[in-house]
Amino acid sequence: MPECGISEQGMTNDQDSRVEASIDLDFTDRMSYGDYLQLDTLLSAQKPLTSEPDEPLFIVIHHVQELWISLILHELDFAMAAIRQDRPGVAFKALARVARIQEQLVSAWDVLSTMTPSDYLTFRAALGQSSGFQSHQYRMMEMKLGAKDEKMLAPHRHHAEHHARLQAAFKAPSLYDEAIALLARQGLPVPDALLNRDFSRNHAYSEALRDTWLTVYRNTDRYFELYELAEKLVDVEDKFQQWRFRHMKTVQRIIGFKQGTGGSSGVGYLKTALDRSFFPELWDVRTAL
Ligand code: HEM
Ligand SMILES: N[C@@H](CC(=O)c1ccccc1NC=O)C(=O)O
Repeated sequence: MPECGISEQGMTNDQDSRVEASIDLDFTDRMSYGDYLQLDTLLSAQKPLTSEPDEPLFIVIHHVQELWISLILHELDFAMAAIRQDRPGVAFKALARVARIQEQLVSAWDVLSTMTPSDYLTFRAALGQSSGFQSHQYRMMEMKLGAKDEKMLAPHRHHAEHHARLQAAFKAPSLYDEAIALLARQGLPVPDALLNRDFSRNHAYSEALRDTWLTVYRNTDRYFELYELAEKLVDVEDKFQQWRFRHMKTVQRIIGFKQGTGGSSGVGYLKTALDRSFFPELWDVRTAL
């Protein structure tokens, strides 16, 4: 007899049936699983435009990724606030969680790559000119990590609320800006130009900052929290680049070098993003050590 109480014939045994009988399974006047999770709303968002067999996969993969990204944004906000309050230890848990979520995002590409070029072409035309360019959550995530490109706000002009939120993040300090300010508050040398800068611009590589991180990495006992923070940032960027790489490769295997529905060159455009680093000094410090 298996331990779960289900007999080989699929029936519950007598003792377990008595336990089951004591559970009230009528949820008429109580909150249920589906009520709490708003499952009807969530699942009603799966609306394929064609009856092609692979369109549901395409929709679910995007929904799953958007859901995970929404949690990443929440965790990034929490981590940035903790760093601002001089509590890097509190930020570690959130950043470790971000990196674990990113692993889910990266492995989701394995599911999508079961879709062949011919499968995708059966419904690609139905997507019109829509594309990942218009993912406001993805763009928000990039901005919080420090990728500031004003042109990328344009696809969101049609939605005033998203546009306003993205514009605010565009002008605000990034996660890396918060970490740099923390270095300075902890008495380490940081050029003033990095602290009092126009945050709507990308962070520019600074040799002086690289040297400050070098001090942290050479004195890990003294600067343990800053060192831990730096390694968490490297984890997040590493996983982000893995996502970009898997996206680019999945796109190449599905549509080759066709132009994107969003108007870009497609794979060529996605490759350019692979050269952009959020935290360049943290990568360079490895060579300098
Ligand atoms: C068949 C699958 C996919 C194809 C062929 C594809 C193709 C492309 C292409 C060609 C672009 C460049 C923009 C354009 O001109 O359209 C792009 C951008 C983008 N895609 Fe996908 N994509 C796929 C799946 C996904 C999935 C599952 C996600 C997850 C949410 C996603 C998110 C994005 C994002 C966020 C961008 C903007 C990237 C940036 O600006 O750096 N894509 N995609
Ligand atoms: N850019 C893709 C279309 C695409 O992937 C897409 C279309 C609508 C909603 C989400 C999409 N995914 C990410 O780019 C293409 O060129 O085929």
